[in-house]
Amino acid sequence: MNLREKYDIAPQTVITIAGTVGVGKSTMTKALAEALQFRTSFEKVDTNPYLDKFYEDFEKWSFHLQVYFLAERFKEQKRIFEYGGGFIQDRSIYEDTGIFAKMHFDKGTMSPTDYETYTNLFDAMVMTPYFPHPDLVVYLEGPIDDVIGRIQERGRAMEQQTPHDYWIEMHERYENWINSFNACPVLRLDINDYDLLKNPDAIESIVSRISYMLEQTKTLKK
Ligand SMILES: Nc1ncnc2c1ncn2[C@@H]1O[C@H](COP(=O)(O)OP(=O)(O)O)[C@@H](O)[C@H]1O
Ligand SMILES: Nc1ncnc2c1ncn2[C@H]1C[C@H](O)[C@@H](COP(=O)(O)O)O1
Repeated sequence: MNLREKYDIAPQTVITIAGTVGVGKSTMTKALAEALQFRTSFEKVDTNPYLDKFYEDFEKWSFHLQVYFLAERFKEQKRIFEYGGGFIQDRSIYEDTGIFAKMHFDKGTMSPTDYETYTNLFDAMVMTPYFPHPDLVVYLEGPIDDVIGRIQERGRAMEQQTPHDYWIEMHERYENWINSFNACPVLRLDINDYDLLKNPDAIESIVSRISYMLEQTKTLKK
């Protein structure tokens, strides 16, 4: 019996892992998908044609990158829908607009016209009754020093060259964003409460908390 059956999690469940860059979303996505025997939906970083350019020149490439991410995530959303769920998704579409696009607009590295075009596109595609929200967002959080340590350990060149202030501001924005997020239920996990690399068995207690949260949501909906 796998953990999905043991904890009675429906096979069509969609769980999205959210959190700032480097916090451990991809690691969690892999571990949860393996434990629940679900499919994965990852952000494609290596094949993204704008990401390196964006880190070199935010002003020039912000709009292109946001439109690219929006299209990619929308395609993934369609794939998840076509399979009828049973997915762990690495990062939500809500973070693109609520964190990244907004941060670059506020900092002046995305122009007001580009931001308006982007948010109109986002609203037309996502903020409709036809867009399926995940059953649960698992939000990973932890101290900024640990997060920066992980970004350094992972060693993506474009992220190493980015000033720490960028990650510090993003970390603050994430805290505010998650406190007002209400598109679906949220399970918050502190990254210092588990270590999937040293102790892969820690995934079972996380699955147990996910199951409890999904059960609570079902009860509330009745
Ligand atoms: N529990 C953990 N303890 C220590 N390091 C971790 C843990 N989980 C992930 N990492 C490391 O942190 C870095 C970023 O993790 P990753 O899953 O790629 O984050 P994200 O997808 O959120 O950007 C990677 O080097 C990964 O191996
Ligand atoms: N919407 C986005 N805008 C700008 N940058 C983004 C967006 N989504 C992801 N990114 C960047 C941040 C990281 O450098 C990589 C991958 O994110 P990660 O949190 O490591 O999975 O893409």
